[in-house]
Amino acid sequence: MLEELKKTLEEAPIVKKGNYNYFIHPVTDGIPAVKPELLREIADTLTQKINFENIDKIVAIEAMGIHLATALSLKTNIPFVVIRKRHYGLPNEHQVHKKTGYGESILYINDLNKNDNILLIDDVVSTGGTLIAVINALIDMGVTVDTAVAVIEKGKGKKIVEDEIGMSILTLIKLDVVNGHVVIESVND
Ligand SMILES: O=P(O)(O)OC[C@H]1O[C@H](OP(=O)(O)OP(=O)(O)O)[C@H](O)[C@@H]1O
Ligand code: HPA
Repeated sequence: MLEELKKTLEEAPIVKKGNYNYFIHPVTDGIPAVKPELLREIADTLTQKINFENIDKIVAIEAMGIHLATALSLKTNIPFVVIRKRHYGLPNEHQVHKKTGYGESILYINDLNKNDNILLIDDVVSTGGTLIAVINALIDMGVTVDTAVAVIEKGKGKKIVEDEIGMSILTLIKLDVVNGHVVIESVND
């Protein structure tokens, strides 16, 4: 399993965002097109590794957690909610400031309540800025993050989040960008 993920990552072009080496990939950008077999192998691998029994909601981080949450929701029948970049001003909306290696933005959490038991999913963890900010905000709200997933682990991101938050992050593939190319370091299939 995960052959398509590995192959497409090895072919991913790199562009510079300032000093940041940004890989462009179907899972992280929707470019090139997401082949159904790629999404399927990711969803199949995740459903084998995760115990969904007590999960109330799947929580996706906009934008590139959404297709992953959709695939998991269809497999598990668990609803998903999106942490959006848009402010709605609804009661009980929570605001999170997040930073990546190339930018920063505000995210808005809605429709999550104290004691909800959730699976959080995003496409990639790189500097860890996004997951640290979002998980801390969810914990402050009294939400239980049962499982946190970033399909792709780039550089030291997973360890940074784990050291900071004290919970493990499930990733399926670890890579780095070396001399302008993606190098796969390990696969968790
Ligand atoms: O570990 P980090 O350094 O925080 O990087 C990971 C985050 O960066 C990307 O989000 P981005 O803000 O680019 O938004 P997008 O999902 O809309 O592409 C990606 O989807 C992750 O959420
Ligand atoms: O290098 C990257 N590529 C795609 N998405 C990302 N999000 C953080 N880093 C990256």
